Amino acid sequence: MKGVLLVNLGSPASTSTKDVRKYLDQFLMDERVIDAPYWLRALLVRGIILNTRPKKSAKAYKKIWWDEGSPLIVLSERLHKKVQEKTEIPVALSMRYGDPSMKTGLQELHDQGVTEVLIVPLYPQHAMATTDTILVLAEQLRKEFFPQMTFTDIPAFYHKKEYIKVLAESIKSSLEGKEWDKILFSYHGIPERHVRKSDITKSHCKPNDSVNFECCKTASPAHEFCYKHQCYETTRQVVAYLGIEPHQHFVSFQSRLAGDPWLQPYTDKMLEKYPNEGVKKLAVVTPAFVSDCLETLEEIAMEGKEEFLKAGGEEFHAIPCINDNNEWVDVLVNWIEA
Ligand SMILES: C=CC1=C(C)c2cc3[nH]c(cc4nc(cc5[nH]c(cc1n2)c(C)c5CCC(=O)O)C(CCC(=O)O)=C4C)c(C)c3C=C
Ligand SMILES: [Fe+2]
Ligand SMILES: [Fe+2]
Repeated sequence: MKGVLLVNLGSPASTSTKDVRKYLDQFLMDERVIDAPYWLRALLVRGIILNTRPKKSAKAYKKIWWDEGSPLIVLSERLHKKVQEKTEIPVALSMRYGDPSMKTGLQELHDQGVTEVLIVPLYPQHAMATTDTILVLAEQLRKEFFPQMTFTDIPAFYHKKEYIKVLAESIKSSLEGKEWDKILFSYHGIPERHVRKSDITKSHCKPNDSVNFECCKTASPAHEFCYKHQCYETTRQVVAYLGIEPHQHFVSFQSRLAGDPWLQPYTDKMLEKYPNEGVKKLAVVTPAFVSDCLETLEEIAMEGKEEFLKAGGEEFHAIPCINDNNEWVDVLVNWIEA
């Protein structure tokens, strides 16, 4: 029997520093997130980052936490419920980090008699820190606990017409009646090195070309796994759908961690400089995220807005993610039942 495992990133169990540390430890010790040898990763994460970051992140989580819990989890649960209501195929929800774990989700499906699992990573663009790590863990769990199961997956859907339509329409309705000079497409950043590592041709991707991004425009088999190309392609298709002119939009990357160079330009730098360039009314959309989360609700809608207004901006519109939008539910159900 067929079943579906929806997988999102996950959140801490609560906003306590202890729970945030536990979550960040699992997240950042993943070799596809911080891709250093184990000894160096442990030194960086447990010896340095986890000394200060959990307290700072816990404070940020407190600003966005809902009565029902983490926005990312609550919104994923709402999406899950709506999808399940529209299909007879058993659907389980799980998180790559924290709870409900992928093992719990697979166990739930197993208990319902599911043997063929369709894994749906809830990430529009492919990255080793997102899609890859889900598929690798799924395979480990299959070998160890569910050897009778077989897995298939829905690859990155950054360019799928039906997804683009849902995203574009959600931007349109969110900006209805609002004035804006520019739309910033702010994607979660990744280290440039991750782009090079995911390049199956080993020579195509030039992650540090943030001006012309020629590689992203030149057809290559590398694009199947190139996060940078996929971010630009999602943007290209959305602006084409909405009829937005080149001077009315821009792509940038947010949420970088200190250390190696990450994909540029950085969102916070753009927010600081836009008002001086005459961009006074800004809309920001965050298409690397399907569900609103810390990075959209705090980093963009709170911190980003404050930075922009402080720099002389006048209006700031943070566009919600597609979350549990009914059209998105229909698209997922169609993919699942295909
Ligand atoms: C090396 C570090 C990180 C990489 C690489 C990375 C990639 C990446 N992450 C997301 C989606 C989300 N990340 C979120 C939070 C978050 N991300 C990192 C680090 C890396 N992410 C950290 C340390 C945190 C925790 C918060 C903090 O301390 O600032 C979230 C939000 C989770 C929530 O609970 O709301 C999401 C979602 C993507 C899509 C991605 C690569 C493309
Ligand atoms: Fe992240
Ligand atoms: Fe590229």
